[in-house]
Amino acid sequence: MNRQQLFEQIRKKSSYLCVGLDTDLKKIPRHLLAEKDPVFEFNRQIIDATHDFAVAYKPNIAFYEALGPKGWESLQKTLEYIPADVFTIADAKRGDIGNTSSLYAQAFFSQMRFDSITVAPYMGEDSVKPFLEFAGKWVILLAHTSNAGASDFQLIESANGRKLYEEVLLRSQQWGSPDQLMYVVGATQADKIQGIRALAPDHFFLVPGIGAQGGDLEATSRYGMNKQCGLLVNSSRAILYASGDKDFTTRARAEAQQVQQAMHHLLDSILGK
Ligand SMILES: O=C(O)c1cc(=O)[nH]c(=O)n1[C@@H]1O[C@H](COP(=O)(O)O)[C@@H](O)[C@H]1O
Repeated sequence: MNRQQLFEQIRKKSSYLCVGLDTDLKKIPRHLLAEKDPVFEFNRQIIDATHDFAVAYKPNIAFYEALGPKGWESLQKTLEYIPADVFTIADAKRGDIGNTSSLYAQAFFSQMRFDSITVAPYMGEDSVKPFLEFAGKWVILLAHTSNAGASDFQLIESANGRKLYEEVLLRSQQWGSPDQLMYVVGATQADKIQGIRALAPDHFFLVPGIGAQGGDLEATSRYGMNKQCGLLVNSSRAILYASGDKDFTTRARAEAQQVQQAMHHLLDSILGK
């Protein structure tokens, strides 16, 4: 899916919601454990319940890897089940020396056919570029993350006065265009998003951290949106585990709809109808 098509989906659904598929066997409703593939069954029902309101799904690979070969199978089935007009993100946070990154890219883009993958920038250009060589695919580079530890390294200032995450944003724009490169910016970093948008005016940002991490959707949207929206805001636990019982799809749908309605108002008020 290209940038224009993504924006068209956002306009069509009046939503820039990404539902994070962080599917945890310890948290899904007990009755699903009797299924042959409880992880896929949970994801299938969550996708059915939320796809009207979501423009992206983001399976966090750790939740699948942790289950061994069965987990990879559930992931593949989930990916195949996601409707074709919804953007898919492999949240794998990969990155290694060039030849290894090429194989990670092959795994997620050729074998599994995700639209995009999250990548850590800290091994530099040659670790990121192999992911950018796949036509029509996207790299989502960690810029300023949502967690408390984000300040350990990302805020360190170099001699030129730029913080490390600012350096990542500026340098990496020489590696790939806004048609293939997005950035992760935590919703808990709403105070910095205006400055981040000034450094990367045209790129899409993947914004995790609303819901369970308490990030601010309104501020993130007001200061982070560009004229193509430019935001995919993720919520995982708040939607997936709105209920741990038989009504989990109804509750997940209601939660996703509530976020979508807030997004609808924000899109209208910031971008106009
Ligand atoms: O790359 C990510 O998606 C990510 C980056 C970041 O800075 N913070 C962050 O929480 N995430 C992911 O976003 C999801 C957030 O989940 P919830 O807090 O349950 O909504 C998890 O899958 C995290 O791994």
